[in-house]
Amino acid sequence: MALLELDRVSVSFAGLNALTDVSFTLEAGQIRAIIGPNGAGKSTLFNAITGYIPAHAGTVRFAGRDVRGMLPHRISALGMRRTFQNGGAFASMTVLENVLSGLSQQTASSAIGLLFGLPKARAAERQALARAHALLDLMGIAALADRKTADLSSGQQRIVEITRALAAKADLLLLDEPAVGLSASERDHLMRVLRGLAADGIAILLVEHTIDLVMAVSDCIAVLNYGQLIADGKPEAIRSHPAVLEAYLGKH
Ligand SMILES: Nc1ncnc2c1ncn2[C@@H]1O[C@H](COP(=O)(O)OP(=O)(O)OP(=O)(O)O)[C@@H](O)[C@H]1O
Repeated sequence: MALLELDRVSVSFAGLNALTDVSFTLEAGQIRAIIGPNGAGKSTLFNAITGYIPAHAGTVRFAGRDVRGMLPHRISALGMRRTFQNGGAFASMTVLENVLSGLSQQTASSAIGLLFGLPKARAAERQALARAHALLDLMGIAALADRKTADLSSGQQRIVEITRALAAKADLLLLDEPAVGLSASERDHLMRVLRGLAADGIAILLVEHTIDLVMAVSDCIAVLNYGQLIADGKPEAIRSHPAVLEAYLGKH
């Protein structure tokens, strides 16, 4: 069974069909990119999957559950995390604090215990710190732990945001344009990070305009145009797909 399964998902805004009958699957450990021209429906698709807007028709199944109509925080608690186009890391916090804030959903219940110095709460706090440091290591930003996030390059801030999204347990990560503003070396680092996460079994859905990155990192690519899936396949097939060349790549 696929981790994520979309079956004829449709979304309309006041009569405009932003998505029409979009279907695809994503397995654990797979990286799937969603590409398409501006206004093709990529953000709408992310929002429909994560519960930020309702899909008007079709089904969205995640980890065997129908999540259509569920609130975003409920879907997120099932292990689906996302980042946003305009970045979501807290600029005034340190990198470590950002990652801990991603964990806070899981540790909030222990806050009162912590206040009263209860041993269980202290143990939970130690665990949270250990997990945050392990994640910083995994993402290659351990040396930045105590730096203020606002002082980092935009590429480093993107990695911090992804790390924060991973802090609570994630089986599926949705990344909205993670390579925006990244230098070539930061992009290479991001690619290695994404492949590493996939190798650990995390599924990744990626909206990205940087075609080189998409081609290099994706197992499969879905192409949207005017809200419809016009192609879906491996990078090499997408690169030479006539409808894609006409609708998207041909414009570059
Ligand atoms: N809240 C909304 N109300 C009305 N129309 C919307 C809304 N959100 C998106 N749309 C429309 O739905 C269509 C798809 O937009 P969407 O933002 O999903 O495209 P996109 O592929 O993410 O574009 P971009 O690459 O520019 O981010 C567009 O025609 C857009 O104008």
